[in-house]
Amino acid sequence: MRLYTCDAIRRIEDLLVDKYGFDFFQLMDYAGNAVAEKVLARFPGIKSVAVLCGGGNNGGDGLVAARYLFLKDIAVKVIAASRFERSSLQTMKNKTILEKMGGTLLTSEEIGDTELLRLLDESDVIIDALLGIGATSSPRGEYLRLIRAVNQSQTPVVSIDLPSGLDGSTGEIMGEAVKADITVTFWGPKVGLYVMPGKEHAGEVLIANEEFVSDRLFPDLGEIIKKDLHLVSVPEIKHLLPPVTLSYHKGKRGSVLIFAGSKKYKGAAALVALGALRAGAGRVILVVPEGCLVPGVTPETIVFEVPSRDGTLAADSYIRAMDEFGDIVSSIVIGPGVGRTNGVRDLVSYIWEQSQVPTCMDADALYFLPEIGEGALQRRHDVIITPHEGEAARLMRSKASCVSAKRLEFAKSIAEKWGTVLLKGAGTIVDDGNRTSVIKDAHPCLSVPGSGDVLSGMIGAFLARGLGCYEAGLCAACLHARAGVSLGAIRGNDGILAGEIANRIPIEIKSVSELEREPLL
Ligand SMILES: NC(=O)C1=CN([C@@H]2O[C@H](COP(=O)(O)OP(=O)(O)OC[C@H]3O[C@@H](n4cnc5c(N)ncnc54)[C@H](O)[C@@H]3O)[C@@H](O)[C@H]2O)[C@H](O)CC1
Ligand SMILES: [K+]
Repeated sequence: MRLYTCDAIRRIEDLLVDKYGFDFFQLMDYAGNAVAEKVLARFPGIKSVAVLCGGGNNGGDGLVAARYLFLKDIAVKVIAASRFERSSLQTMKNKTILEKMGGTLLTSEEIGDTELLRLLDESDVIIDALLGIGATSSPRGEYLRLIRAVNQSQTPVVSIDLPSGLDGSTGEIMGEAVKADITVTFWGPKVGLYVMPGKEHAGEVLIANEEFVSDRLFPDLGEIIKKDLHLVSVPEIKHLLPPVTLSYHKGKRGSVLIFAGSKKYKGAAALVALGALRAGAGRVILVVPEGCLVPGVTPETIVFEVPSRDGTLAADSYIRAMDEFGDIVSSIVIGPGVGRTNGVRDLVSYIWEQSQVPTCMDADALYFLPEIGEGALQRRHDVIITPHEGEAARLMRSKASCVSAKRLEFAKSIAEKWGTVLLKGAGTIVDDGNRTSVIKDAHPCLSVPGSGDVLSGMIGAFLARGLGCYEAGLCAACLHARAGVSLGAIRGNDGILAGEIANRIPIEIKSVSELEREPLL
């Protein structure tokens, strides 16, 4: 599904006016009406609503929503952050209509903090119409005071278009932002509602008036919006998953060579292997240091022990493994549990520089990339790296908090420097330097030990099955997230085991293949 930046949305609105003759008053009416409808549908039986309006057109949408709710006999109080002195004609007109109808319009400046909180707490729903796509800097003044009050109140919050204070094009928070339960957005999915931290602030996203932005009305839609920015959920990966037929044998499914585990971290290797097997790899070969027998490894895994150096793998592990299995290896996974010894550094360096096989680098392997790459780094087109925010920060010599705040930007920079990147975390981002996808599904139950090891094994399997790095990352991240959603729905947020995530993958693959075919990315 295409994702929209705020610029694209503005162009679409301008085109609706220029090409089809809508006026902005009509568009605002569509928007506000849709919000009122969604609020009524989601919160049936509500008696009172507080609508917080800014002075821009987002505030105008709020005034329209207020009017439609008022007409349904709901007690509506508009609390305005601005006196509408510099508002657009359509916002002014909607303010006048509501006033003439007898609606209650208060100005926030005239309401003290205690009274403000009381008004919000006494309402059944808060509608946040302070700032939308027009906000360009951190909220200040009354806007900031109202955002803080909304976040302090226990009343459910519905944000119009965007949670106020959120950058709709990036998911970044401009200082502070409303934490909504529901966001009703217009025309199409905006990037910032799906990228963390915006994703968490947006709550559930409902898209209104999406039917206006069709290829039928806008044959040149591809020119208007960035074609390389996608929201990916299971329907979109259906066409990517490699088909399996009766004539298949394990050789056709490809062979994954995994470098994982150490004396200290043995279990990681077993989980990578399990992830690879569950994602449909034909052969899974696990290269581990001697004496580091992997507990719980499934018997379907081929275990290849190599001499240990300081309880970890060494550079010659690669040569030994390739001597034995080189003619069948179709992908490599390196990193989970390997440790951070000199031997591992040499191994990672060797694979980065010498290997010709599509490779997934994860965990400790990423620790060494900055120094390996120092000076003569060649970006690799057949490598996918899978950092969490802390590892991403190290790669870019930054802080994890900076990566968390600007996930899209960091993912792009890493992809441009190293190769395809999969930036872990809710709203996982996959970027190959040219294309960016955000994974729609996410679930808190996925944040458990070993979850990432399973993911890297899955990526190894999809690479082995012939997918490119970007496509393998998309399929693995999407199915992994989907497994989390399925498990979480039954078992809740806590205590899911990484192995259970892996074991869920075949069912998720089956459910994808049974879906109706969706348009290609
Ligand atoms: N184009 C249309 O007719 C439609 C727009 N829709 C809605 O309108 C908003 C975008 O409206 P816009 O007027 O461009 O901007 P905002 O309302 O988001 O904000 C501008 C407003 O806020 C003040 N302001 C900006 N930044 C700050 C800040 N950091 N602190 C305090 N105040 C700030 C600024 O002075 C302006 O007054 C869009 O999201 C839709 O909700 C409808 O969809 C219908 C068609
Ligand atoms: K808003």
